[in-house]
Amino acid sequence: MLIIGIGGGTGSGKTTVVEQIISHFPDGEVAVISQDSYYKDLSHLTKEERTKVNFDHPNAIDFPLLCDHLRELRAGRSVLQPVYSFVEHNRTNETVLTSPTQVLVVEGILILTDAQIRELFDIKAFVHADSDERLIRRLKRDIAERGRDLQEVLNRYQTTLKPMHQQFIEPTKEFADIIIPNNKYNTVAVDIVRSIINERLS
Ligand SMILES: Nc1ncnc2c1ncn2[C@@H]1O[C@H](COP(=O)(O)OP(=O)(O)O)[C@@H](O)[C@H]1O
Ligand SMILES: Nc1ccn([C@@H]2O[C@H](COP(=O)(O)O)[C@@H](O)[C@H]2O)c(=O)n1
Repeated sequence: MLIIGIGGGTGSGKTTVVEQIISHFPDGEVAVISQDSYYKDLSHLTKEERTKVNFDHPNAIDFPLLCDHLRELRAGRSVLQPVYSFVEHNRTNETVLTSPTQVLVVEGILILTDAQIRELFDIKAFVHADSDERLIRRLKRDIAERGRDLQEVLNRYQTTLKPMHQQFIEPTKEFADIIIPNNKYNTVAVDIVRSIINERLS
């Protein structure tokens, strides 16, 4: 199994780039795991308390569970991946059966911050987009898809997203084997990553 870790700030286009990378692989040969599925279970907090949590700090992620699942998949065993709700700010009671595949892509803002997780990656990439572009994309997406309003996104951006990006996410660029520029759609960079994957698989 080849495991590819893809980091980068919120709105940089990680999910979009991953979809482009895997689009040419046959179904069943590739699986994607999002770090978002591994936000810690916050059932002990009220919904109001959960809205105040800093979701851009590494402590918000259940890295031991993610690490365990990646090791299980690498060993050829299936795992039950948690399912996350951005509306409830919490893990749901559902899980998704994820089976080992030839290629596994793991993406998330903080995915390159954890040394044990980094060691499991055969290839590490960082998707870069400028902060103004990321904020615009995040605003549009969170209002359209994650049940947020303008005020909430802007407030979260100023209080947590921006400082956490500078402190934890941007520095992980140094761990990347390849940086994918994504201020605009970049088919060349996506093709390069695809050929690296094909080369490693052959
Ligand atoms: N290169 C791009 N140019 C314009 N919009 C983009 C680009 N890449 C992604 N987007 C859009 O920006 C939003 C956030 O992208 P997404 O892939 O979800 O980012 P991330 O997973 O890094 O948070 C989505 O609505 C997506 O369609
Ligand atoms: N309940 C939550 C949990 C996380 N977030 C934000 O999601 C961002 C990470 O997801 P991307 O798809 O954008 O990479 C992160 O910046 C968190 O602030 C949230 O808004 N609510």
